[in-house]
Amino acid sequence: MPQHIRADEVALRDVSAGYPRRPVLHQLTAHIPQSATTAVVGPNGSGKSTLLSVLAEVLPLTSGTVERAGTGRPGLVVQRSAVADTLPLTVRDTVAMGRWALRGSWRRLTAHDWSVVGDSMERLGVRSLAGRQLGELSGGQRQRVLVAQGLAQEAGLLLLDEPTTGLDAAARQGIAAVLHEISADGVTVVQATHDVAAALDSDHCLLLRDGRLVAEGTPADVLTDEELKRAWHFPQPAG
Ligand SMILES: Nc1ncnc2c1ncn2[C@@H]1O[C@H](COP(=O)(O)OP(=O)(O)OP(=O)(O)O)[C@@H](O)[C@H]1O
Repeated sequence: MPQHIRADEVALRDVSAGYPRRPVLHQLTAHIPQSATTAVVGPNGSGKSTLLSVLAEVLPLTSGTVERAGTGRPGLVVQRSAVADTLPLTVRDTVAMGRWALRGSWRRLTAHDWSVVGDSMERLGVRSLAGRQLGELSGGQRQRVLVAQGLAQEAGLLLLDEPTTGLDAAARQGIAAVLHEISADGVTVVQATHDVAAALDSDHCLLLRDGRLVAEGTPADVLTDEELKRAWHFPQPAG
């Protein structure tokens, strides 16, 4: 690993990736800063979730390189729609699944694991919901539980797919505040989002279009009216 890559800083060079007979990312070169929040923005189908899968090391590259000095599996928090409402899981079980990712689901969780689960629920304000079924929560509560599950993984690189989509401003700000707190603690946070307000609140921003990087930098520099129009092919409100 090159010396200049810091722990959980990520450098993508000429990355191409996709699915069988469906190339999605094309020669993408980008930088994800360590201990900061990065928003990945772009229209539907531009490749945001595919990029998260590449960063999560669950989708192989067809060419290019991804360099990350950090060890341990990246943490991945998927969209809430991917979690079946019918599963008989409590909030505590759901957050504890973040520890199984580390221990293996056949191992008993230790007192330390349960303490991390409790802290993660506390941080997202869902500890009082610990015994409730996931399927009976509101959308905003469920999103917070899933972010708590990501936190419980104690990963140096935390990847979140649309963590604030569909949430009201207060819930969105609550999640944004936690993401900033954990990045200040040293976690590198990447979120794919359609939420321009959430993206503007990030430290760094990647704008994708048709699987290519069209802009990278501070959100204020990247999310200009001109870039948004270019990415979406038509005028887009930036508020
Ligand atoms: N498992 C898959 N198999 C085949 N093609 C896929 C798969 N997942 C996504 N795609 C395709 O890859 C392209 C990029 O999808 P991706 O989900 O990465 O985009 P996105 O920017 O996250 O979109 P959205 O904003 O709608 O969530 C799309 O054309 C999509 O149809």
